[in-house]
Amino acid sequence: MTERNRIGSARRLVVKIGSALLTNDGRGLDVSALSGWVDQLAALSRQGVELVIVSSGSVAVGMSRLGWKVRPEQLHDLQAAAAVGQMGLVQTWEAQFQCHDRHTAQVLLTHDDLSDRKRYLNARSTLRALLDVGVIPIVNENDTVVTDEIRFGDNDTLGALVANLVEADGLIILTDQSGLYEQDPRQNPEARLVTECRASDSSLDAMASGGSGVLGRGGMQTKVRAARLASRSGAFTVIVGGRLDGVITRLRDGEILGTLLLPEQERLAARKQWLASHLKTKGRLVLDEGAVRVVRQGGRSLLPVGVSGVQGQFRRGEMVTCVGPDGTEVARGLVNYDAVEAREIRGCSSDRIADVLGYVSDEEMIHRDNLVVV
Ligand SMILES: Nc1ncnc2c1ncn2[C@@H]1O[C@H](COP(=O)(O)OP(=O)(O)O)[C@@H](O)[C@H]1O
Ligand SMILES: N[C@@H](CCC(=O)OP(=O)(O)O)C(=O)O
Repeated sequence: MTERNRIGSARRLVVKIGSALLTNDGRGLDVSALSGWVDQLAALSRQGVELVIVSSGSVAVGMSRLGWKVRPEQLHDLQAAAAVGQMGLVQTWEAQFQCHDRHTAQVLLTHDDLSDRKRYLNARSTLRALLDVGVIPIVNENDTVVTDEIRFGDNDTLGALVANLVEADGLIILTDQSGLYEQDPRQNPEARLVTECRASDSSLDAMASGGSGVLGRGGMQTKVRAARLASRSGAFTVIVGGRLDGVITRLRDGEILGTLLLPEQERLAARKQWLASHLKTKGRLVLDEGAVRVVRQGGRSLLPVGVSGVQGQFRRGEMVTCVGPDGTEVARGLVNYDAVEAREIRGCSSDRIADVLGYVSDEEMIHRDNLVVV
């Protein structure tokens, strides 16, 4: 598989769209551009690709609605503009996706939501629940409540954190340039486009050192940083020109557009490492000797039949510790059943789950992709 095929085979994508693009360089919300992206995104959604959109533009749209020509400096003015603009943004996303019979949901996040463990897990469960029912979340920073210190400062970072949160395969950043150039193309129109690179490559920092456009906040620096953050959960990042005709569809078809920034590690390994370090464990599953052997060998799922005890409280999707009969930790993983269900099906063969619970969510207690041997 060539690296570009990753884009076509991705099943879950976060798409981040910057202010300059969404507002046609500040002239007000560009409904026709937005409808062009929605046509392409709705087609992906029909193919079963799960999508989260991180949409900037609340401040820029608000400024244009209020007739403000210059970005205000005062925080409360910025927040007022954001409150006005966010209405226009979500109304437009909703109306455009409705033309394709797709539901959207507004999700506003702050830095606190992602650094506080409980809120992090809540945001994660909500986004997963929305994706499970085929809704397309439209995410932005909650600009009206954040203060200077806790602002993400830019939606590139937010896009990467959301990619981590939903464990996306990739992050697509649509911007006003065709991708990352070796130098800021506004300063050097001869600069060459970087088509592919490891996100960790330190030479990217010097290339991205130019500032941002008038409306954007991060420039390329925050996009490179976002690619590095996204790569921690194994996601690739594409930085690409949002004004290119049919850009998302063409990327999916394998056309070499924009800049592809790749994670260092294979997705599964990176994701497992990230899971182990980011999610606090909630409860414990006690495994019998046979299950301990199977799990230690690696590459196998944990089935309910190998679980002899369930300790503590946890919900489906949370991280639990797996211990052997003597209490030694063997592995950690995201459990497919909550604690009450797990108690009922422990020791059962998978074909009996339906008899015991009346339904089957999954055959495994923990799927091998979600199991990290320690
Ligand atoms: N090496 C580079 N390659 C491409 N663009 C760069 C580079 N360095 C700085 N830039 C600037 O970054 C801008 C895009 O960032 P930004 O204005 O924050 O956009 P967005 O609103 O899409 O986040 C470009 O318009 C460009 O002037
Ligand atoms: N939350 C802000 C984000 C601003 C921002 O990051 O803009 P950009 O650099 O264009 O993605 C807004 O919606 O205006």
